[in-house]
Amino acid sequence: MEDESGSLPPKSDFSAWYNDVLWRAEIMDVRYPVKGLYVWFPFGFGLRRHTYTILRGLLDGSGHDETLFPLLIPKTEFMKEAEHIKGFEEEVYWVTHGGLTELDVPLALRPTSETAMYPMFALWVRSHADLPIKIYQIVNTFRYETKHTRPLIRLREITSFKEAHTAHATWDEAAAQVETALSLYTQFYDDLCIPVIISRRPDWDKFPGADYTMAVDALMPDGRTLQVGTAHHLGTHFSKTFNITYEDATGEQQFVSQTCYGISERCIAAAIGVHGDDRGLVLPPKVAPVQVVIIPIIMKKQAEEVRAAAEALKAELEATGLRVKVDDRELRPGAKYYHWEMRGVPLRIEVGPRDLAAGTVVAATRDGEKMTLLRAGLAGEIPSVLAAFAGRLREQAEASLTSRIVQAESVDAAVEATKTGIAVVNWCGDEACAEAIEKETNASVLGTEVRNAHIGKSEGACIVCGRPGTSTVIARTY
Ligand SMILES: Nc1ncnc2c1ncn2[C@@H]1O[C@H](COS(=O)(=O)NC(=O)[C@@H](N)CS)[C@@H](O)[C@H]1O
Ligand SMILES: [Zn+2]
Repeated sequence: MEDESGSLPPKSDFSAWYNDVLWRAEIMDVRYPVKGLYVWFPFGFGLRRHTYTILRGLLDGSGHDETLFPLLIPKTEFMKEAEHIKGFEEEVYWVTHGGLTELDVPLALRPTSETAMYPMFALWVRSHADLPIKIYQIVNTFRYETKHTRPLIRLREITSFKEAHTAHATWDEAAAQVETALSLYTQFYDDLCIPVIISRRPDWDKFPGADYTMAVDALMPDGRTLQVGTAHHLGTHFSKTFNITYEDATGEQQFVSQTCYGISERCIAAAIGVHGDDRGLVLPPKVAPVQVVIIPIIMKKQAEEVRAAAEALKAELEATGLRVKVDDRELRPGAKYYHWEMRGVPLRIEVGPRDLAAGTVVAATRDGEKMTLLRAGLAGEIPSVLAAFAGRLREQAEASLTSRIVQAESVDAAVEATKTGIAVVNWCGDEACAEAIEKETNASVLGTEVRNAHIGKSEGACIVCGRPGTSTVIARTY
Protein backbone atom coordinates (compact mmCIF):
# COMPACT_ATOMS: atom_id res chain seq x y z
CA MET A 1 0.00 0.00 0.00
CA GLU A 2 3.02 2.24 0.26
CA ASP A 3 3.28 4.91 -2.38
CA GLU A 4 6.89 6.08 -2.60
CA SER A 5 6.22 8.02 -5.77
CA GLY A 6 6.35 11.76 -5.35
CA SER A 7 6.88 13.30 -1.97
CA LEU A 8 4.75 14.29 0.97
CA PRO A 9 3.66 17.95 0.72
CA PRO A 10 5.36 20.22 3.29
CA LYS A 11 3.52 20.34 6.61
CA SER A 12 3.00 24.08 6.04
CA ASP A 13 0.43 22.99 3.44
CA PHE A 14 -1.36 21.28 6.29
CA SER A 15 -4.54 20.16 4.58
CA ALA A 16 -2.64 18.44 1.73
CA TRP A 17 -0.01 17.11 4.15
CA TYR A 18 -2.67 15.64 6.43
CA ASN A 19 -4.57 13.86 3.66
CA ASP A 20 -1.39 12.50 2.11
CA VAL A 21 0.22 11.30 5.33
CA LEU A 22 -2.88 9.25 6.24
CA TRP A 23 -2.24 7.31 3.04
CA ARG A 24 1.57 7.11 3.08
CA ALA A 25 1.74 6.15 6.76
CA GLU A 26 -1.03 3.59 6.20
CA ILE A 27 -3.42 5.07 8.76
CA MET A 28 -6.70 5.29 6.81
CA ASP A 29 -7.97 4.32 3.39
CA VAL A 30 -10.38 7.09 2.39
CA ARG A 31 -11.62 5.31 -0.75
CA TYR A 32 -14.62 3.65 0.95
CA PRO A 33 -17.69 4.42 -1.20
CA VAL A 34 -19.77 6.17 1.49
CA LYS A 35 -19.10 9.83 2.33
CA GLY A 36 -17.73 10.32 5.85
CA LEU A 37 -16.91 6.61 6.33
CA TYR A 38 -13.27 5.45 6.18
CA VAL A 39 -11.27 2.22 6.57
CA TRP A 40 -8.56 1.69 9.18
CA PHE A 41 -5.36 0.21 7.68
CA PRO A 42 -3.73 -2.27 10.07
CA PHE A 43 -0.91 0.16 10.99
CA GLY A 44 -3.43 2.90 11.75
CA PHE A 45 -5.54 0.44 13.68
CA GLY A 46 -2.51 -0.32 15.84
CA LEU A 47 -2.15 3.39 16.59
CA ARG A 48 -5.85 3.49 17.53
CA ARG A 49 -5.49 0.38 19.72
CA HIS A 50 -2.53 1.75 21.74
CA THR A 51 -4.19 5.16 22.08
CA TYR A 52 -7.41 3.68 23.44
CA THR A 53 -5.53 1.32 25.72
CA ILE A 54 -4.23 4.43 27.50
CA LEU A 55 -7.72 5.92 27.62
CA ARG A 56 -9.25 2.67 28.96
CA GLY A 57 -6.53 2.47 31.60
CA LEU A 58 -7.32 5.98 32.83
CA LEU A 59 -11.08 5.32 32.94
CA ASP A 60 -10.73 1.91 34.61
CA GLY A 61 -8.26 3.44 37.05
CA SER A 62 -10.77 6.05 38.14
CA GLY A 63 -13.66 3.76 38.98
CA HIS A 64 -15.47 3.51 35.64
CA ASP A 65 -16.89 0.22 34.37
CA GLU A 66 -16.74 -0.53 30.66
CA THR A 67 -20.01 -1.76 29.15
CA LEU A 68 -21.84 -2.06 25.83
CA PHE A 69 -25.29 -0.82 24.80
CA PRO A 70 -27.22 -1.53 21.60
CA LEU A 71 -26.57 0.52 18.48
CA LEU A 72 -30.28 0.94 17.63
CA ILE A 73 -32.50 3.31 19.63
CA PRO A 74 -36.30 3.24 19.29
CA LYS A 75 -37.74 6.54 18.07
CA THR A 76 -40.08 6.54 21.09
CA GLU A 77 -37.09 6.88 23.42
CA PHE A 78 -35.01 9.08 21.13
CA MET A 79 -37.79 11.66 20.86
CA LYS A 80 -38.31 12.08 24.62
CA GLU A 81 -35.88 14.89 25.49
CA ALA A 82 -36.84 18.03 23.57
CA GLU A 83 -33.47 19.84 23.52
CA HIS A 84 -31.65 16.63 22.68
CA ILE A 85 -33.93 16.05 19.71
CA LYS A 86 -33.49 19.63 18.48
CA GLY A 87 -29.73 19.23 18.70
CA PHE A 88 -29.62 15.93 16.84
CA GLU A 89 -32.69 15.69 14.60
CA GLU A 90 -30.71 16.83 11.52
CA GLU A 91 -27.89 14.39 12.23
CA VAL A 92 -29.54 11.13 13.18
CA TYR A 93 -29.73 8.15 10.77
CA TRP A 94 -32.92 6.09 10.89
CA VAL A 95 -33.44 2.37 10.23
CA THR A 96 -36.98 1.91 8.93
CA HIS A 97 -37.02 -1.66 7.63
CA GLY A 98 -36.00 -5.14 8.73
CA GLY A 99 -35.57 -6.87 5.40
CA LEU A 100 -38.77 -6.23 3.44
CA THR A 101 -40.79 -5.55 6.55
CA GLU A 102 -41.36 -1.97 7.59
CA LEU A 103 -40.60 -1.50 11.27
CA ASP A 104 -43.51 -0.32 13.39
CA VAL A 105 -41.08 1.86 15.37
CA PRO A 106 -38.18 3.39 13.38
CA LEU A 107 -34.80 2.85 15.01
CA ALA A 108 -32.11 5.53 15.31
CA LEU A 109 -28.45 4.67 14.76
CA ARG A 110 -27.00 6.12 17.99
CA PRO A 111 -25.44 9.58 17.43
CA THR A 112 -24.54 9.31 21.14
CA SER A 113 -26.13 6.99 23.67
CA GLU A 114 -28.09 9.05 26.23
CA THR A 115 -31.43 7.82 24.90
CA ALA A 116 -30.21 4.20 24.73
CA MET A 117 -28.77 4.19 28.24
CA TYR A 118 -31.09 6.30 30.32
CA PRO A 119 -34.24 4.16 30.03
CA MET A 120 -32.02 1.38 31.43
CA PHE A 121 -30.66 3.67 34.18
CA ALA A 122 -34.29 4.12 35.27
CA LEU A 123 -34.47 0.35 35.78
CA TRP A 124 -31.05 0.17 37.47
CA VAL A 125 -31.48 2.97 40.00
CA ARG A 126 -33.77 2.33 42.95
CA SER A 127 -31.99 3.60 46.01
CA HIS A 128 -29.04 5.75 47.01
CA ALA A 129 -27.00 2.54 47.22
CA ASP A 130 -27.22 2.16 43.43
CA LEU A 131 -25.30 5.41 42.94
CA PRO A 132 -23.00 6.61 41.56
CA ILE A 133 -23.18 4.94 38.16
CA LYS A 134 -19.93 5.47 36.25
CA ILE A 135 -19.87 3.55 32.98
CA TYR A 136 -18.32 4.03 29.54
CA GLN A 137 -18.31 2.34 26.18
CA ILE A 138 -16.06 2.65 23.13
CA VAL A 139 -18.31 2.21 20.12
CA ASN A 140 -19.15 3.54 16.69
CA THR A 141 -21.73 6.29 16.51
CA PHE A 142 -23.38 7.90 13.48
CA ARG A 143 -23.97 11.57 12.71
CA TYR A 144 -25.16 12.82 9.33
CA GLU A 145 -22.66 15.66 9.30
CA THR A 146 -23.46 18.20 6.60
CA LYS A 147 -20.25 20.19 7.06
CA HIS A 148 -17.09 19.10 5.21
CA THR A 149 -16.26 15.55 6.36
CA ARG A 150 -12.58 14.64 6.99
CA PRO A 151 -10.96 11.39 8.14
CA LEU A 152 -10.45 11.23 11.92
CA ILE A 153 -11.80 14.81 12.27
CA ARG A 154 -15.39 14.98 11.04
CA LEU A 155 -16.90 11.59 10.28
CA ARG A 156 -20.36 10.36 9.62
CA GLU A 157 -19.45 7.08 11.30
CA ILE A 158 -17.39 7.93 14.38
CA THR A 159 -15.60 4.60 14.78
CA SER A 160 -13.89 5.26 18.12
CA PHE A 161 -16.41 7.12 20.23
CA LYS A 162 -15.54 6.78 23.93
CA GLU A 163 -18.63 7.93 25.80
CA ALA A 164 -18.82 7.94 29.59
CA HIS A 165 -22.10 8.41 31.41
CA THR A 166 -22.50 8.92 35.14
CA ALA A 167 -25.38 9.33 37.61
CA HIS A 168 -25.10 10.89 41.07
CA ALA A 169 -27.22 11.71 44.10
CA THR A 170 -26.57 15.46 43.90
CA TRP A 171 -25.83 18.24 41.40
CA ASP A 172 -22.54 18.99 43.20
CA GLU A 173 -21.38 15.39 42.98
CA ALA A 174 -22.03 15.48 39.23
CA ALA A 175 -20.11 18.78 39.00
CA ALA A 176 -17.19 17.09 40.78
CA GLN A 177 -17.38 14.26 38.24
CA VAL A 178 -17.08 16.78 35.40
CA GLU A 179 -13.87 17.99 37.06
CA THR A 180 -12.64 14.38 37.36
CA ALA A 181 -13.35 13.88 33.65
CA LEU A 182 -11.37 17.01 32.76
CA SER A 183 -8.33 15.95 34.78
CA LEU A 184 -8.53 12.47 33.23
CA TYR A 185 -8.60 14.09 29.76
CA THR A 186 -5.67 16.33 30.66
CA GLN A 187 -3.68 13.25 31.71
CA PHE A 188 -4.69 11.44 28.52
CA TYR A 189 -3.54 14.29 26.29
CA ASP A 190 -0.35 14.62 28.31
CA ASP A 191 0.35 10.95 27.51
CA LEU A 192 -0.05 11.95 23.84
CA CYS A 193 2.29 14.93 24.49
CA ILE A 194 -0.49 17.28 23.35
CA PRO A 195 -1.12 20.52 25.26
CA VAL A 196 -4.79 21.47 25.49
CA ILE A 197 -6.96 24.42 26.46
CA ILE A 198 -10.02 23.76 28.60
CA SER A 199 -12.89 26.22 28.66
CA ARG A 200 -16.59 26.49 29.30
CA ARG A 201 -18.48 26.60 26.00
CA PRO A 202 -20.92 29.51 25.61
CA ASP A 203 -24.51 28.45 26.27
CA TRP A 204 -25.43 28.40 22.57
CA ASP A 205 -22.66 25.84 22.02
CA LYS A 206 -23.36 23.52 24.92
CA PHE A 207 -24.42 19.90 24.45
CA PRO A 208 -28.19 19.62 23.73
CA GLY A 209 -29.88 18.96 27.09
CA ALA A 210 -26.89 19.93 29.25
CA ASP A 211 -26.65 22.52 32.05
CA TYR A 212 -23.14 23.38 30.83
CA THR A 213 -20.37 21.99 28.63
CA MET A 214 -16.65 22.04 29.35
CA ALA A 215 -14.54 21.50 26.24
CA VAL A 216 -10.96 20.43 25.56
CA ASP A 217 -9.35 22.06 22.52
CA ALA A 218 -6.03 21.39 20.78
CA LEU A 219 -4.38 23.83 18.37
CA MET A 220 -3.61 22.33 14.97
CA PRO A 221 -0.72 23.53 12.74
CA ASP A 222 -3.05 25.57 10.51
CA GLY A 223 -4.02 27.76 13.45
CA ARG A 224 -7.45 26.24 13.89
CA THR A 225 -8.52 24.55 17.12
CA LEU A 226 -9.91 21.03 17.19
CA GLN A 227 -12.41 20.10 19.91
CA VAL A 228 -10.81 16.88 21.16
CA GLY A 229 -13.08 16.18 24.09
CA THR A 230 -16.09 17.46 25.99
CA ALA A 231 -17.61 16.95 29.42
CA HIS A 232 -21.23 17.87 30.03
CA HIS A 233 -23.14 18.47 33.26
CA LEU A 234 -26.63 17.24 32.41
CA GLY A 235 -28.25 18.36 35.66
CA THR A 236 -31.59 16.55 36.01
CA HIS A 237 -32.79 17.25 32.45
CA PHE A 238 -32.49 13.63 31.37
CA SER A 239 -33.39 12.06 34.71
CA LYS A 240 -36.68 13.99 34.69
CA THR A 241 -37.33 12.91 31.10
CA PHE A 242 -36.45 9.27 31.76
CA ASN A 243 -37.65 9.21 35.38
CA ILE A 244 -34.35 8.10 36.92
CA THR A 245 -35.02 8.52 40.64
CA TYR A 246 -33.70 7.14 43.91
CA GLU A 247 -35.17 7.09 47.38
CA ASP A 248 -33.22 9.42 49.63
CA ALA A 249 -32.65 9.10 53.39
CA THR A 250 -36.02 10.74 54.13
CA GLY A 251 -37.85 8.30 51.85
CA GLU A 252 -38.34 11.01 49.20
CA GLN A 253 -37.91 10.18 45.49
CA GLN A 254 -35.08 12.33 44.07
CA PHE A 255 -34.03 12.75 40.45
CA VAL A 256 -30.38 11.80 39.87
CA SER A 257 -27.90 14.36 38.52
CA GLN A 258 -25.91 13.19 35.50
CA THR A 259 -22.83 13.85 33.42
CA CYS A 260 -21.49 12.50 30.16
CA TYR A 261 -18.11 13.01 28.54
CA GLY A 262 -16.73 11.93 25.20
CA ILE A 263 -13.60 11.56 23.13
CA SER A 264 -13.48 10.37 19.53
CA GLU A 265 -10.69 9.51 17.06
CA ARG A 266 -10.02 13.25 16.88
CA CYS A 267 -7.43 12.48 19.58
CA ILE A 268 -5.50 10.60 16.88
CA ALA A 269 -5.97 13.45 14.40
CA ALA A 270 -4.43 15.75 17.03
CA ALA A 271 -1.44 13.44 17.66
CA ILE A 272 -0.83 13.27 13.90
CA GLY A 273 -1.33 16.99 13.30
CA VAL A 274 0.48 18.42 16.30
CA HIS A 275 3.62 16.24 16.17
CA GLY A 276 4.04 15.40 12.46
CA ASP A 277 6.75 16.99 10.30
CA ASP A 278 7.77 17.21 6.63
CA ARG A 279 8.95 13.59 6.68
CA GLY A 280 5.67 12.22 8.03
CA LEU A 281 4.27 11.13 11.38
CA VAL A 282 6.14 11.66 14.65
CA LEU A 283 4.44 9.42 17.19
CA PRO A 284 4.58 9.63 21.00
CA PRO A 285 6.29 6.38 22.13
CA LYS A 286 3.32 5.24 24.23
CA VAL A 287 1.07 4.93 21.16
CA ALA A 288 3.52 4.16 18.34
CA PRO A 289 2.65 0.80 16.74
CA VAL A 290 6.41 0.33 16.15
CA GLN A 291 8.49 1.92 18.91
CA VAL A 292 11.93 0.76 17.72
CA VAL A 293 13.00 -0.23 14.21
CA ILE A 294 16.32 -2.06 13.82
CA ILE A 295 18.11 -1.54 10.50
CA PRO A 296 20.84 -4.14 9.87
CA ILE A 297 23.56 -2.57 7.66
CA ILE A 298 24.16 -5.54 5.36
CA MET A 299 27.58 -5.55 3.68
CA LYS A 300 29.23 -8.39 1.75
CA LYS A 301 31.26 -9.49 4.75
CA GLN A 302 29.58 -10.47 8.02
CA ALA A 303 26.08 -10.25 6.50
CA GLU A 304 24.94 -13.25 8.50
CA GLU A 305 26.47 -12.00 11.77
CA VAL A 306 24.75 -8.64 11.31
CA ARG A 307 21.36 -10.25 10.62
CA ALA A 308 21.77 -12.49 13.67
CA ALA A 309 22.78 -9.55 15.85
CA ALA A 310 19.69 -7.60 14.69
CA GLU A 311 17.37 -10.50 15.51
CA ALA A 312 19.03 -11.01 18.90
CA LEU A 313 18.59 -7.32 19.74
CA LYS A 314 14.95 -7.45 18.65
CA ALA A 315 14.26 -10.40 20.97
CA GLU A 316 15.99 -8.64 23.84
CA LEU A 317 14.01 -5.41 23.39
CA GLU A 318 10.68 -7.24 22.90
CA ALA A 319 11.35 -9.09 26.15
CA THR A 320 11.10 -5.71 27.90
CA GLY A 321 7.67 -5.08 26.31
CA LEU A 322 8.80 -2.84 23.47
CA ARG A 323 7.20 -3.03 20.02
CA VAL A 324 10.14 -3.73 17.68
CA LYS A 325 10.66 -4.39 13.96
CA VAL A 326 13.77 -5.51 12.04
CA ASP A 327 13.79 -4.15 8.51
CA ASP A 328 16.01 -6.57 6.57
CA ARG A 329 14.43 -5.93 3.16
CA GLU A 330 16.77 -5.72 0.18
CA LEU A 331 16.68 -1.91 0.22
CA ARG A 332 19.40 0.68 0.72
CA PRO A 333 19.36 2.08 4.28
CA GLY A 334 18.11 5.52 3.18
CA ALA A 335 14.92 4.01 1.73
CA LYS A 336 14.36 2.18 5.01
CA TYR A 337 14.90 5.35 7.03
CA TYR A 338 12.32 7.14 4.81
CA HIS A 339 9.79 4.30 5.24
CA TRP A 340 9.87 4.26 9.05
CA GLU A 341 10.17 8.03 9.48
CA MET A 342 6.94 8.31 7.48
CA ARG A 343 5.36 5.98 10.03
CA GLY A 344 6.56 8.05 12.94
CA VAL A 345 8.74 5.38 14.57
CA PRO A 346 10.27 7.07 17.64
CA LEU A 347 13.64 5.23 17.66
CA ARG A 348 15.82 3.74 14.91
CA ILE A 349 18.82 1.52 15.72
CA GLU A 350 21.45 0.75 13.06
CA VAL A 351 23.56 -2.39 13.45
CA GLY A 352 26.52 -2.91 11.07
CA PRO A 353 29.86 -4.71 10.99
CA ARG A 354 31.68 -1.75 12.57
CA ASP A 355 29.13 -1.74 15.42
CA LEU A 356 29.63 -5.46 16.03
CA ALA A 357 33.34 -4.92 16.28
CA ALA A 358 33.00 -1.95 18.59
CA GLY A 359 30.21 -3.46 20.73
CA THR A 360 28.05 -0.42 20.04
CA VAL A 361 24.99 0.59 18.03
CA VAL A 362 24.02 3.91 16.39
CA ALA A 363 20.61 5.13 17.57
CA ALA A 364 18.54 8.01 16.16
CA THR A 365 15.30 9.32 17.61
CA ARG A 366 12.62 10.52 15.18
CA ASP A 367 13.31 14.17 16.07
CA GLY A 368 16.90 13.82 14.87
CA GLU A 369 18.91 13.16 18.03
CA LYS A 370 21.75 10.74 17.11
CA MET A 371 23.76 8.80 19.67
CA THR A 372 26.16 5.87 19.91
CA LEU A 373 25.11 3.44 22.62
CA LEU A 374 26.79 0.42 24.16
CA ARG A 375 25.30 -2.83 22.87
CA ALA A 376 25.64 -4.40 26.32
CA GLY A 377 22.72 -3.40 28.53
CA LEU A 378 21.08 -1.55 25.64
CA ALA A 379 17.56 -2.74 26.56
CA GLY A 380 17.88 -0.93 29.88
CA GLU A 381 18.75 2.35 28.11
CA ILE A 382 15.78 2.46 25.73
CA PRO A 383 13.04 3.61 28.17
CA SER A 384 14.98 6.74 29.13
CA VAL A 385 15.84 7.49 25.49
CA LEU A 386 12.13 7.23 24.62
CA ALA A 387 11.07 9.24 27.67
CA ALA A 388 13.50 12.04 26.75
CA PHE A 389 12.10 11.98 23.20
CA ALA A 390 8.53 12.23 24.53
CA GLY A 391 9.62 15.12 26.74
CA ARG A 392 10.98 16.99 23.71
CA LEU A 393 7.72 16.34 21.82
CA ARG A 394 5.76 17.77 24.75
CA GLU A 395 8.01 20.85 24.99
CA GLN A 396 7.88 21.53 21.26
CA ALA A 397 4.08 21.23 21.18
CA GLU A 398 3.77 23.45 24.27
CA ALA A 399 6.03 26.10 22.70
CA SER A 400 4.10 25.93 19.44
CA LEU A 401 0.80 26.46 21.30
CA THR A 402 1.95 29.30 23.56
CA SER A 403 3.63 31.12 20.67
CA ARG A 404 0.21 31.27 18.99
CA ILE A 405 -1.82 32.47 21.96
CA VAL A 406 -2.13 36.27 21.81
CA GLN A 407 -3.78 38.57 24.37
CA ALA A 408 -5.95 40.85 22.19
CA GLU A 409 -7.13 44.18 23.63
CA SER A 410 -9.35 45.06 20.65
CA VAL A 411 -11.44 43.40 17.96
CA ASP A 412 -8.81 44.34 15.36
CA ALA A 413 -6.11 42.70 17.47
CA ALA A 414 -8.35 39.61 17.75
CA VAL A 415 -8.75 39.58 13.96
CA GLU A 416 -4.95 39.50 13.60
CA ALA A 417 -4.40 36.89 16.33
CA THR A 418 -7.00 34.46 15.04
CA LYS A 419 -5.36 34.36 11.61
CA THR A 420 -2.62 32.16 13.07
CA GLY A 421 -3.97 30.93 16.38
CA ILE A 422 -5.86 31.84 19.51
CA ALA A 423 -6.92 35.27 20.75
CA VAL A 424 -7.59 35.82 24.45
CA VAL A 425 -10.00 38.71 24.88
CA ASN A 426 -12.28 40.15 27.54
CA TRP A 427 -15.92 39.46 26.71
CA CYS A 428 -18.92 40.52 28.71
CA GLY A 429 -20.86 37.32 28.01
CA ASP A 430 -23.52 39.02 25.89
CA GLU A 431 -24.37 37.01 22.75
CA ALA A 432 -24.62 40.18 20.62
CA CYS A 433 -21.00 41.05 21.45
CA ALA A 434 -19.96 37.46 20.67
CA GLU A 435 -21.67 37.69 17.30
CA ALA A 436 -19.82 40.93 16.57
CA ILE A 437 -16.50 39.30 17.47
CA GLU A 438 -17.27 36.17 15.41
CA LYS A 439 -18.33 38.25 12.43
CA GLU A 440 -15.22 40.43 12.46
CA THR A 441 -12.74 37.61 13.15
CA ASN A 442 -14.49 34.88 11.14
CA ALA A 443 -13.62 32.78 14.21
CA SER A 444 -15.60 31.36 17.14
CA VAL A 445 -15.96 32.12 20.80
CA LEU A 446 -14.46 28.90 22.19
CA GLY A 447 -15.25 29.60 25.81
CA THR A 448 -14.73 31.30 29.16
CA GLU A 449 -13.42 30.12 32.56
CA VAL A 450 -10.31 29.23 30.57
CA ARG A 451 -7.89 26.74 32.09
CA ASN A 452 -4.43 26.78 30.66
CA ALA A 453 -1.14 27.62 32.34
CA HIS A 454 -0.42 30.32 29.77
CA ILE A 455 -3.80 32.06 29.88
CA GLY A 456 -4.49 34.24 32.92
CA LYS A 457 -7.86 34.87 34.46
CA SER A 458 -7.85 38.50 33.39
CA GLU A 459 -10.87 40.74 33.89
CA GLY A 460 -11.40 43.89 31.86
CA ALA A 461 -13.66 45.82 29.55
CA CYS A 462 -15.42 43.78 26.88
CA ILE A 463 -13.60 44.50 23.59
CA VAL A 464 -16.96 45.22 21.95
CA CYS A 465 -19.17 47.08 24.44
CA GLY A 466 -16.79 48.07 27.24
CA ARG A 467 -18.86 46.44 29.98
CA PRO A 468 -16.98 44.28 32.54
CA GLY A 469 -15.73 41.12 30.85
CA THR A 470 -13.69 38.03 31.64
CA SER A 471 -10.97 36.27 29.67
CA THR A 472 -12.39 34.35 26.73
CA VAL A 473 -10.66 32.33 24.00
CA ILE A 474 -11.46 32.98 20.36
CA ALA A 475 -10.18 30.85 17.46
CA ARG A 476 -11.02 29.48 14.04
CA THR A 477 -12.19 25.91 14.52
CA TYR A 478 -12.60 22.61 12.69
N1 LIG B 1 -18.59 14.01 13.47
C1 LIG B 1 -17.60 13.82 14.36
N2 LIG B 1 -16.44 13.21 13.98
C2 LIG B 1 -15.44 13.00 14.88
N3 LIG B 1 -15.50 13.38 16.17
C3 LIG B 1 -16.63 13.98 16.59
C4 LIG B 1 -17.72 14.24 15.72
N4 LIG B 1 -18.71 14.85 16.45
C5 LIG B 1 -18.23 14.97 17.71
N5 LIG B 1 -16.99 14.46 17.80
C6 LIG B 1 -16.15 14.40 18.99
O1 LIG B 1 -16.87 13.68 19.99
C7 LIG B 1 -16.82 14.42 21.21
C8 LIG B 1 -18.09 14.13 22.03
O2 LIG B 1 -19.21 14.51 21.26
S1 LIG B 1 -20.22 15.50 21.91
O3 LIG B 1 -21.33 15.62 21.03
O4 LIG B 1 -19.52 16.71 22.22
N6 LIG B 1 -20.67 14.86 23.33
C9 LIG B 1 -21.49 13.78 23.40
O5 LIG B 1 -21.89 13.19 22.43
C10 LIG B 1 -21.86 13.41 24.81
N7 LIG B 1 -22.81 12.32 24.79
C11 LIG B 1 -20.64 13.02 25.59
S2 LIG B 1 -20.16 11.46 25.16
C12 LIG B 1 -16.69 15.87 20.77
O6 LIG B 1 -16.06 16.64 21.78
C13 LIG B 1 -15.81 15.77 19.54
O7 LIG B 1 -14.44 15.76 19.92
ZN1 LIG C 1 -19.86 43.13 25.46
